[in-house]
Amino acid sequence: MIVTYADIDGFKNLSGISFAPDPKYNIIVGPNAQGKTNLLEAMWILSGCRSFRGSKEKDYICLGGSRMASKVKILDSLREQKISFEMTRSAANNKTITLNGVRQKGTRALFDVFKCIAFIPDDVDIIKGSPEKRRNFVDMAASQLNPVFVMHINKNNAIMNQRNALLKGIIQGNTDRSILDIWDRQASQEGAVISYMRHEYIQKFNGICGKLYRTISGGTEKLELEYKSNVFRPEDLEKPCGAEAYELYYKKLSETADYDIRTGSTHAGVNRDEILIKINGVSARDYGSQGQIKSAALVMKLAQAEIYMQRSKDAPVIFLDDVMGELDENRQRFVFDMIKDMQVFITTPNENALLPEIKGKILRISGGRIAEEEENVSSHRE
Ligand SMILES: Nc1ncnc2c1ncn2[C@@H]1O[C@H](COP(=O)(O)OP(=O)(O)OP(=O)(O)O)[C@@H](O)[C@H]1O
Repeated sequence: MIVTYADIDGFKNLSGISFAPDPKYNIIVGPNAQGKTNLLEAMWILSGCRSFRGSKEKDYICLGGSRMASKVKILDSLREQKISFEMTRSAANNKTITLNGVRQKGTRALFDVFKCIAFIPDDVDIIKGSPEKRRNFVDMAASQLNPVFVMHINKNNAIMNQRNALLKGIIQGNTDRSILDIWDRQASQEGAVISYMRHEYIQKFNGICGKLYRTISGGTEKLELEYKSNVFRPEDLEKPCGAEAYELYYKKLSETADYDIRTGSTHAGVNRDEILIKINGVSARDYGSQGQIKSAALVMKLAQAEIYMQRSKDAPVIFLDDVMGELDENRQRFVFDMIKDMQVFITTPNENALLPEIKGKILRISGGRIAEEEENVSSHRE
């Protein structure tokens, strides 16, 4: 899959951006704070995913501006498709999303259309950060393969919000405790499905991460991922997901219900799961060196691309935000080997820090605009 055209205006500091990307490498160059990452982000939001750097939708519109528009044409093995995301500043931040000219209710339909994977410096937080960061990573990666997964995640989050509000109501004495049971029955079905889907994805993911990490570490180190369900034992997750699994989940929620009521929040279920990441048998989060953590995060992103490639005829589009210059030559070569058949957008303040064989389009960004566009040039020039 490739982006054949991008047209962005009013997204953060970007204005009048309009270009036909190179089908291979696109190097977005400029000093700090010119809008290089904004350019990746403006395209990324058309994938249906939330901003890769956590921006809120209301902040997409340029400060002092009244509207934003981001539009791309993408070409996959079947056809060319047009996606657009426009928003005007108003009380409701009016948003219009269209796919091939047809207005969409939300971003969900885009999930299945524009597939991209972003590498950003903060990816190390997948390893170093809270369990929520790891859960979000796995959930987003699994959703890109199977959009039904997002539905279960959203439904579970909605149920959990209701449940937590109810817990507060019970302790304040204005809600009947018996209502909790109705929500727990619903939570059990969604939670069990999510646990099984996480288990399945991580099993597959673990094999690929292990293989890639062995290569990146020169065969000396071992990376392993383990899904620690808050409800199920690994052997439970080998059985089919059905009535027995729902019952186990319900039992777990019931066990913590008294404590949940006292504290006003839910302490059991998928929102308490952990994904253990181990290097050479010990927790990478607790014992990993900076280099090991960086490599592990990189490998997890590359594994995501590989799984996607195995399931689909179309390779995802790759966004590398200021990460290549940070890698030593060996790691850069490893990454480029993996993504050599994909379209890549790379941001960097210094194109000379990239491998010399990277050849494609250079876009020089200054003050949110394309100051210069050069075709078919190597990133490395004297
Ligand atoms: N809503 C907004 N409206 C206008 N400008 C914004 C908005 N949000 C962010 N910016 C501006 O965007 C610029 C940052 O852009 P971006 O993060 O893309 O920089 P960059 O070129 O990737 O820089 P670096 O190399 O430092 O990562 C800053 O000047 C910031 O003030």
